[in-house]
Amino acid sequence: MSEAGTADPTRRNRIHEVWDRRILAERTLADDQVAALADLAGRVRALTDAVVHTRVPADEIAAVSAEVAALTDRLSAVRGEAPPIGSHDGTGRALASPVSGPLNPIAPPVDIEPLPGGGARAAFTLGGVYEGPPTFVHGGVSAMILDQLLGVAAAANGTPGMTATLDLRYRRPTPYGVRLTAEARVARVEGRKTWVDASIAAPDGRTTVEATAMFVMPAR
Ligand SMILES: CCCCCCCCCCCC(=O)SCCNC(=O)CCNC(=O)[C@H](O)C(C)(C)COP(=O)(O)OP(=O)(O)OC[C@H]1O[C@@H](n2cnc3c(N)ncnc32)[C@H](O)[C@@H]1OP(=O)(O)O
Repeated sequence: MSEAGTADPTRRNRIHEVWDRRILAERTLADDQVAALADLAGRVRALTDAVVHTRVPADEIAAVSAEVAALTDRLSAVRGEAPPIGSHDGTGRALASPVSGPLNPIAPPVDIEPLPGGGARAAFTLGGVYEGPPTFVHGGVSAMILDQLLGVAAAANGTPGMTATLDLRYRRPTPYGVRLTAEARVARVEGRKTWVDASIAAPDGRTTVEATAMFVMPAR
């Protein structure tokens, strides 16, 4: 890729096109792989839940640990250069997003729906895996979900960008084990900047966290 630094813009663009196609091909999975990996990711999420809640004796934990190590070796037999990219449902969502990627087991079970005209919403139930203060969701987890929700709303507005600022107001503790709802809406756009507001609500409808983010479409 050192040639990409060439002074000839046409040649540079051609090199980038070839490079982009190569990366895209390497990071695009077949449909049956996507389906199988989504299933696997769900099972690994369940495994993670079992790990943080188990009370089996140490020798049983060690035996499970050895089995998991063997499974890791099997999956690693053929590795890509980076996580998969692209979409299996036409929305362009990142399959391996750590916040809402169906193929990423560290992603909480959050499916974000873009809304026409610059919005997004999600309904989700978090488990004890995401506990911060006892019986409540970790504030960093709420922030992560809100960042993604806000970003999807900005994209749904046709003004996507990188998160430049993210302000959070934790009004009440967010409970886990219950159905939470979250919504985001674009507030305003100025040039390359888009401001978006969002909140998470508990089942009683009361807001637990509010957020405002400013997204900037990078100059380059
Ligand atoms: C369906 C699919 C969905 C897909 C939806 C996917 C959703 C993903 C959501 C998660 C997104 C992320 O996590 S993104 C990852 C976290 N964020 C980052 O890593 C961003 C790191 N920062 C950057 O890359 C850069 O600083 C940028 C892109 C933010 C700005 O760079 P730039 O393009 O060079 O901007 P620059 O010319 O300097 O500034 C443009 C204007 O913005 C202002 N500005 C720039 N940065 C800031 C800032 N941090 N705080 C305040 N203001 C700022 C400047 O003052 C200026 O204002 P004025 O003088 O014009 O008034």
